[in-house]
Amino acid sequence: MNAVVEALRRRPDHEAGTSAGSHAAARARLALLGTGTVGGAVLARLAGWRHSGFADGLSLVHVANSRYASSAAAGIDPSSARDLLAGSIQPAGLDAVPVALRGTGHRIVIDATASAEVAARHAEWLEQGIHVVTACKLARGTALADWQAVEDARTRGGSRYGDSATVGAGLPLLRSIRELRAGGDRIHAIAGVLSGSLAWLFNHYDGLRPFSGFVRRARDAGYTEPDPREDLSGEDVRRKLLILARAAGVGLEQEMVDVDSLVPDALAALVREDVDAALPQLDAPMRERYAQAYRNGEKLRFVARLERMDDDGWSAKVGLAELPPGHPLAGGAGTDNRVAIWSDRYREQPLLIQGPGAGAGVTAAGLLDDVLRIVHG
Ligand SMILES: NC(=O)C1=CN([C@@H]2O[C@H](COP(=O)(O)OP(=O)(O)OC[C@H]3O[C@@H](n4cnc5c(N)ncnc54)[C@H](OP(=O)(O)O)[C@@H]3O)[C@@H](O)[C@H]2O)C=CC1
Ligand SMILES: N[C@@H](CC=O)C(=O)O
Repeated sequence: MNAVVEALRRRPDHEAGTSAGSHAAARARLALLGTGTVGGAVLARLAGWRHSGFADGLSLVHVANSRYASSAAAGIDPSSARDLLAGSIQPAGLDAVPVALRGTGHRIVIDATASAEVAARHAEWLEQGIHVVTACKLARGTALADWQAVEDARTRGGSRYGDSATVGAGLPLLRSIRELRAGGDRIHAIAGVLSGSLAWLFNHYDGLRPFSGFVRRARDAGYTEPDPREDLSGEDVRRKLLILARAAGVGLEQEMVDVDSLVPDALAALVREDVDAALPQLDAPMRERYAQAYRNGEKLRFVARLERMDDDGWSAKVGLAELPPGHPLAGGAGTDNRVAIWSDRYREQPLLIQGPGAGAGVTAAGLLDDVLRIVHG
């Protein structure tokens, strides 16, 4: 058996214990990477905590977007961090992150980017004892070797990896799966709507107005990835399913997930700047798909499924499904994710978890929940 798969079977992929107690009294220093939809909401939440006591013991010492950075050992006021960046002449550079975090006490990077370059640094930081809290799925939801690198690095570094915001935007999904496994349960299957933007799209699309207009609205509301093709192609859902599968002890490679994309080849081939103007390419195929489902009294839902097969292998699929209105995955509203988990314990009736699965506020809250879990053990 592959060593990674064997390791996955033996233990949950996320530390459950407390972090080093010697850091309890020192201030925890935070570096925030990304000040867009999610990062901006992290700053707003931190600023809102000023008189609440939640921010006691936390100090934001570094903030960066893709262009500029700003560091201050004495701390940065979250409410003026974006203005500070706008006036900064310090170029963004990831080597500056551990330098800015230097000192005693917890050091925590919050990754609110969609950047592969940043994700590629997670293992390095973890190995240095720097905790990483992330909304970005690229380190844990792509190649199994990268997932393994994160696991090995956090073990070697004695550091923690906060990934609650990567699936379900902070909903207690990964936590529930890990707690079931920690109690000796075995996961048999997971099925659900894992994309907040696609949930919103199929909760609103009426087959009359152009689908592309709804995509623009979902993007402007901050539900989609910076490039909405990541959502529409099913790639973002593939990553989430891989993260869930690995938390469930199933060492799937990316290629083992069968993904049915909604993006026509011509749209997939465009450079990002040209995508907006070409979104109407989605309209005719989606109108047809909707009309067919409507005629059959069905609802369109973008569903991910992971299932143990009779031979103990796993089947993993992601794509648009036509569901009868009473189907357990057809419910919900807005950006709701709705996920069913079958296990030894939940054999007949699955455990169901539902709630908003995208949006700046819930995602920022999920990130900062992870920060507080690290700081308070
Ligand atoms: N939106 C949502 O509802 C949810 C999002 N997520 C995840 O959150 C992440 C961020 O999404 P979102 O906020 O919507 O994206 P945005 O495009 O709004 O923001 C991304 C930010 O990352 C910055 N950035 C890019 N590269 C770097 C870099 N190398 N160093 C520092 N900063 C960098 C960008 O800088 P610049 O401003 O210069 O472009 C920008 O500020 C994604 O991984 C997404 O999957 C997870 C759950 C829900
Ligand atoms: N684009 C994602 C945001 C959260 O991960 C989604 O639509 O679910």
